[in-house]
Amino acid sequence: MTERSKDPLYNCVVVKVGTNVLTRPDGLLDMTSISGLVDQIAELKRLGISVILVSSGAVGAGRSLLPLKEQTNKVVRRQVLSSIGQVRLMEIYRQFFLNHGLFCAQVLATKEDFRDRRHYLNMKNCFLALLRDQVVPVVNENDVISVTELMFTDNDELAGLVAAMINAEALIILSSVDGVLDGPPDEAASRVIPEIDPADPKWEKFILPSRSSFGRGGMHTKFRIAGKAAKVGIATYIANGRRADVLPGIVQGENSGTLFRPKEGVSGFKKWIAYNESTPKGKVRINAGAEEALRSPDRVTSLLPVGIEAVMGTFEKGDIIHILNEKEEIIGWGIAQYDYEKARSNVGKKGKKALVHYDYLYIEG
Ligand SMILES: Nc1ncnc2c1ncn2[C@@H]1O[C@H](COP(=O)(O)OP(=O)(O)O)[C@@H](O)[C@H]1O
Ligand SMILES: N[C@@H](CCC(=O)OP(=O)(O)O)C(=O)O
Repeated sequence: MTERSKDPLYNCVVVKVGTNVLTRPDGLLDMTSISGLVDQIAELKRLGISVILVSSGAVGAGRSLLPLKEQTNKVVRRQVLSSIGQVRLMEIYRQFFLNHGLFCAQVLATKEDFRDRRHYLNMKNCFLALLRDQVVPVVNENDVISVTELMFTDNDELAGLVAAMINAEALIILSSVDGVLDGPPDEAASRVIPEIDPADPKWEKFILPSRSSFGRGGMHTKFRIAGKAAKVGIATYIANGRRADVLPGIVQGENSGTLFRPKEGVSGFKKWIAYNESTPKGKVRINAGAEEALRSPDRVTSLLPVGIEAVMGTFEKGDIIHILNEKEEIIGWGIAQYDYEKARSNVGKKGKKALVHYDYLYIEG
């Protein structure tokens, strides 16, 4: 175990806790686990760290209050259990945080709130005000509104969006496992992978489709979210939420889980653009050579007209445009430096100004 550093590594972290950490095997709330989590967050606050908690568990809390008939419509069941359970969950958090002299706040979000610029800024401003007042925001998906295509894959995705929104230095995903294992979770020989380079595709093979009993996203979602956050400069951990002192350990340099190593020197704007795919005003299709250049982890590459094959839609300077490869798959997006007419006239030409500058460009994967 590494020596715990005296000063914490981070000043601002987002902690996400999954259903299986907050509930017992029978699906009811695990008060001991919740209390221990709040104690650890209170310890982070004592270390001077701003903390936002993204907490699942509303459905589990509702299940303990209103056992609905199994044949209830799945969507309605989730809405009813979550809307009843969220009240109970926040009641518990309020009391446990108050025991430490801390206030917590409730923030419910939908995917649309990260697309709509006004919603985004309202939510961000509220988070910053709450953190300034030493309040712990407790965030969850608004399950009443978020149904089917409006849903996040799970709260891992919501946590990644919140971390980028507030420019957090670290995202800590607490799960029912010790970290990303180098083999099947149910095999004794499987070991925690201590550090992952998100740019290295070799780790994908360790991710199995299995999920914990009440988890929604599974490790695939966690792996994707953690890799994306690390690529935009957010140190991202996957660790066991039931491990005593897991949070103080991580922020003081004693990581018991898996660290997705963050990319250095990523600007706040690049974080923003990475999570703001939004609805593009236009698209460009690029050739294989341009795709290879943009995907190269070792080069700083802007999107040059020489690699563009086609310009679609009408966009103005400053609009977000999607970047498609030859198979018309979205490989990234960015801010156009000039409008679609100039872009069209430059297609395939050398020596022309970049359509999307590297600083305003995000490439997936
Ligand atoms: N390589 C792996 N390492 C660890 N867990 C894995 C791996 N591949 C698949 N899993 C599964 O991912 C699950 C954790 O994801 P999930 O079910 O979403 O939990 P949570 O409730 O924390 O969101 C583990 O319970 C495990 O079954
Ligand atoms: N809004 C839901 C979140 C569901 C969810 O994302 O669960 P998990 O995959 O365990 O983090 C709830 O509170 O139950």
